[in-house]
Amino acid sequence: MARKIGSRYTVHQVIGRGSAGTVWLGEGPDGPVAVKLLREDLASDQVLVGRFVQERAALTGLDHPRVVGVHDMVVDGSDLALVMELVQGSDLRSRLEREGVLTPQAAASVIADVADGLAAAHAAGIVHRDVKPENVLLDLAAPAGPGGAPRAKLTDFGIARLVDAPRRTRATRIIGTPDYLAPEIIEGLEPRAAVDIYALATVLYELLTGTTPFGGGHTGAVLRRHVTENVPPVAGMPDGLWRIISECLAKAPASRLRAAELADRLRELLPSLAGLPPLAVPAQRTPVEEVLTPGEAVYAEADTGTGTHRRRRGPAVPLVPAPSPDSTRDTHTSLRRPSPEELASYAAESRAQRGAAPHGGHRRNRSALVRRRRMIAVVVALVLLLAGAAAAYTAFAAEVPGAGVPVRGSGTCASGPCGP
Ligand SMILES: Nc1ncnc2c1ncn2[C@@H]1O[C@H](COP(=O)(O)OP(=O)(O)OP(=O)(O)O)[C@@H](O)[C@H]1O
Repeated sequence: MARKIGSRYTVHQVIGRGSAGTVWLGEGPDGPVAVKLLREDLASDQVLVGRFVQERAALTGLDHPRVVGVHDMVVDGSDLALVMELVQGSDLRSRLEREGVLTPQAAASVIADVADGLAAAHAAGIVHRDVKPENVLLDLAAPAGPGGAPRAKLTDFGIARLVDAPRRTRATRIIGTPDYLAPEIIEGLEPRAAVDIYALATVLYELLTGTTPFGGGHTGAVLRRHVTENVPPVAGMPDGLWRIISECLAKAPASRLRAAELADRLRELLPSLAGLPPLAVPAQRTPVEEVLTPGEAVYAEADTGTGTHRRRRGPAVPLVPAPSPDSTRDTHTSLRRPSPEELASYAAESRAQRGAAPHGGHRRNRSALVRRRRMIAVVVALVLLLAGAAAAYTAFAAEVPGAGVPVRGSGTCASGPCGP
């Protein structure tokens, strides 16, 4: 079904779908293009439309081989569209889902490409704010890089901020995807270039191990780990890569590498990584309902910070009309910022989750159902343990008169007088 977008573009077929809209294969005056049509509720937000026009120059002006070019931005009736360079290939998330992990050399090469793109953006004063495998496209039409690694391009520049900022209060909202959020964002500081480096190092860790270093479980628990925990070491990780990951996941933004430094350091390492096999990570059973077939779209959703973050998959469907046209709805890139008390209260769950996951991390393609069942099992085990302890204590107290123990700090006894 062909459809006109503005006066210059026609779209034919859906090629992917994200939380902000649907990506179509289209045709423009200069040839094939990818057109991202924003959700209807976003397109009808007048503040967003204003911002869209305002950001046009910055987004269309970013011209770099490692960045997916934005050729045009169209406002046409109820349509709000970004016209992009068409990349022949798949996104990095799909590749990861298919292969589990990449070889160290392929992972380093892909991340060096993305770091090049980020360096250009940062030099132009643009912070991406949503670096993650979904936003890295692999250009299979380009000659392969070192060790046969596909060439990578970063996409969705500024989109997270574009679709969220007009309707959100910066003090209470976080823009980004939980597993990749730098600690300073969670703490409420203004996001600068270093947040993209933190997210990119998280992607590197994920390409090597199949898990993100701080992901898993309740969104609040994930946010808390970013702020308080150190990245768990990984057996078999090449030293050079481990040093880079540790530096780029530093809690202090100023301690992280700059994008150009990161690209250089990774490229220096490439020869030493040649021929190394992927890290041996525990086998992962892919739940039946999560198997991807070619042509399926991958998209993510999360709630407002009080629930789980999960990925959903399904056949790509045209977004006409957009589902749930509700202008107050959260996208996966917008989360409520938790209070310090809330962050602290997520600690218990965080520990339980990390104890259960390989590398202490989170394999993102594990189903939400499995995680929920595990949590229920932990809670049931704790209740049974407490019930058992209470029963044993009652029996002991009944047999031994005066066996009550003082309640700490109260000066009274748990079961009657404390004795002489
Ligand atoms: N320029 C492009 N060329 C070719 N395919 C693209 C292009 N941009 C996006 N796609 C395809 O469309 C899919 C959806 O992209 P989109 O940017 O809407 O969502 P996402 O980044 O996967 O998720 P989200 O927006 O929720 O973060 C991508 O996974 C990719 O397969």
